Amino acid sequence: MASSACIKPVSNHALTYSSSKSTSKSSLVSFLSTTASIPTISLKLSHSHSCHSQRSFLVNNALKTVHTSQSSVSSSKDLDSSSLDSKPTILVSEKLGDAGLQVLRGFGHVECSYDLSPEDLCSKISSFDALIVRSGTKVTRQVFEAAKGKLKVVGRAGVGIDNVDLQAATEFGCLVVNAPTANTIAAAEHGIALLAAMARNVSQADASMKAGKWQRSKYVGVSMVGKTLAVMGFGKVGSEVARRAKGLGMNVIAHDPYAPADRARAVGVDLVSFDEAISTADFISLHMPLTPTTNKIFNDDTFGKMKKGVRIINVARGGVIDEDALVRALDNGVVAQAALDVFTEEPPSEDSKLVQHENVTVTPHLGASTKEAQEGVAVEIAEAVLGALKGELSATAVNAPMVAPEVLSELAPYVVLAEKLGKLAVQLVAGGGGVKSVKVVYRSARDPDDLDTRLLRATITKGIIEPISNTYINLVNADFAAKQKGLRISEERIVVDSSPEFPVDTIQVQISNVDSKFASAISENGNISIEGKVKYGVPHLTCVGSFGVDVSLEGNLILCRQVDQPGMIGTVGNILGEHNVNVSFMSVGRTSPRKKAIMAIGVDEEPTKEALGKIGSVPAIDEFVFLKL
Ligand SMILES: NC(=O)C1=CN([C@@H]2O[C@H](COP(=O)(O)OP(=O)(O)OC[C@H]3O[C@@H](n4cnc5c(N)ncnc54)[C@H](O)[C@@H]3O)[C@@H](O)[C@H]2O)C=CC1
Ligand SMILES: O=C(O)C(=O)COP(=O)(O)O
Repeated sequence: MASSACIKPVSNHALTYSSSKSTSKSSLVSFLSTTASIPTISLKLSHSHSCHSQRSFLVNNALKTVHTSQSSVSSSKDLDSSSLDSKPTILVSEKLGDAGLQVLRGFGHVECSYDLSPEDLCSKISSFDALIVRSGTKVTRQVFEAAKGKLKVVGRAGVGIDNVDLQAATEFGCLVVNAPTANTIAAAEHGIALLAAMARNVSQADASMKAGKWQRSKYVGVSMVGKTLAVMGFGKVGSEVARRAKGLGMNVIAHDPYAPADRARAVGVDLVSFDEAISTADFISLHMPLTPTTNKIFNDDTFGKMKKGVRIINVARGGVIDEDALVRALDNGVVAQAALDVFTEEPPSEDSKLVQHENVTVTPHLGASTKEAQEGVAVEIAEAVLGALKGELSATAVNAPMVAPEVLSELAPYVVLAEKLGKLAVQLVAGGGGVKSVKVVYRSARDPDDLDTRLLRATITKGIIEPISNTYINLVNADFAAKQKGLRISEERIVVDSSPEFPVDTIQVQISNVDSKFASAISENGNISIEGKVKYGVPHLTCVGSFGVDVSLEGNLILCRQVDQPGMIGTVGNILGEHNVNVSFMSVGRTSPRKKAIMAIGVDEEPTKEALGKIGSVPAIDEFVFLKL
């Protein structure tokens, strides 16, 4: 339904009884659900006209929130849950830099328990609100199950999250955050160190000398200058490796299906196909994540396409290489040398043919292990975890939609509006559980490419799903829970002629194929339909069914449909006053004078049954509903 279809109050009938609704500003942040389990989304574009909204900020407790008021003393011993106050509990299962630990200890109880067995981790995890890991801890489905809903956030102090079962985390509503930037340079430097060490046989020559030998002719190396290096995965680490390799006089090419061409151009690197990269390179350096697509992407087949005598560096993940195939390629001379920091299984077995191979240089996953990187990563992850525990959305979430901070700050007030509209819409459904199809219509002056609605959609989904779910719902698992319930959410964006300064003009939520507790909420198309906008930082309900209203979405709401006649506002206001219910806002929308009207009344307190009964028995009131925001 376009806003023009919404019948606005003929005269500006809205009565504002109190509550100067000022903006509440909080730290914002985050992103949403990029992982699996996203309900089908369809986007349609159309055009219409509408008015504009005001911009402000939100307070968003999108995740489970843990409150804390004092700082705490750290503990390296097991936490005794019986002696804990309400401060959050944080388990650090791998070595974390002191600066990060200090940040954590300023907020919660911290237990550092390194080298836990999987069983030990499972047995203690239900005492913790947060878990911080590096690459050595496998955060499996069993861990989330054992957490019994207590675990709110897993912080990965580094980049790769292949050791965390993201699907399980999402299903359990547990946010996963990482520290994606602080170890980039360390990993790139390690890649270059391995490249140079391998080319000049540094580790082999070192071992030989320590064994009392002096083998100058055995360890003649190869030069790097003028050689072609293929960087596989041109992300943060890959591009830093490329920059450095160019400094060594290498000819650098890269393969990355998702990297923007201008990023490669800025470094002076050509992006080429996978086959071209591996077939023309003298050195191949791996910098892609381990995913189902990249798993064993270097195998007998792909080694077969490489130039004979190629040299391979891997500081990404062991799993991207089929290690048995690499041994074969080393043995048959296709691969002259390999330098590996990462392995499919870590640590690899002592008799690993790869580790023992004389043409292989190995390090025990040291890419991120510089003092600088470890301090940086520790602080980065500590702050991300604390933010999540405080209920803020996170800018480094992995299993929730990622929205750039500047976009997020702009969308913040609309996120509050979106959640309230979702909550309201579902309360209007008679019966509750039968919601199968929801449509969200955004009116905006922005070009559709310039409006990222993932956060809004997930927030509306949360608002709708939460009241009809018996499990804990947050922005992390809202999409998953919706899909489980067979709820289909579609979106439509309507371009309107208003100020593009504001990302969204109005948001409308429609629920189809359901009956409503408040028949007037059904619009002409047969759907429950409510619409809202942000005014001066405050979310407002602006349309119910076909009736225009204007009431701030704070506190609770009573909607009444009545005959439009004098005295109605006073009658209902008196009933509420008699029962000590404070009215914060009141607005009337009508089809035309003296016909049907809707009264939307914001109330601070929940009226008693008796008060509601009295409202219902006012003769001119046809129907009413009390809604909790
Ligand atoms: N050895 C160590 O201690 C460290 C290892 N790493 C690993 O290095 C890798 C890269 O890390 P970042 O650069 O920070 O991540 P990133 O996310 O910035 O870059 C990864 C790049 O790989 C690309 N990619 C994805 N699939 C690909 C495919 N099939 N083929 C080619 N490229 C593909 C992505 O588009 C992205 O540009 C990750 O696996 C990470 O876990 C990172 C830091 C330290
Ligand atoms: O950040 C990454 O992806 C790494 O591989 C670093 O791993 P680590 O934290 O040193 O166990």
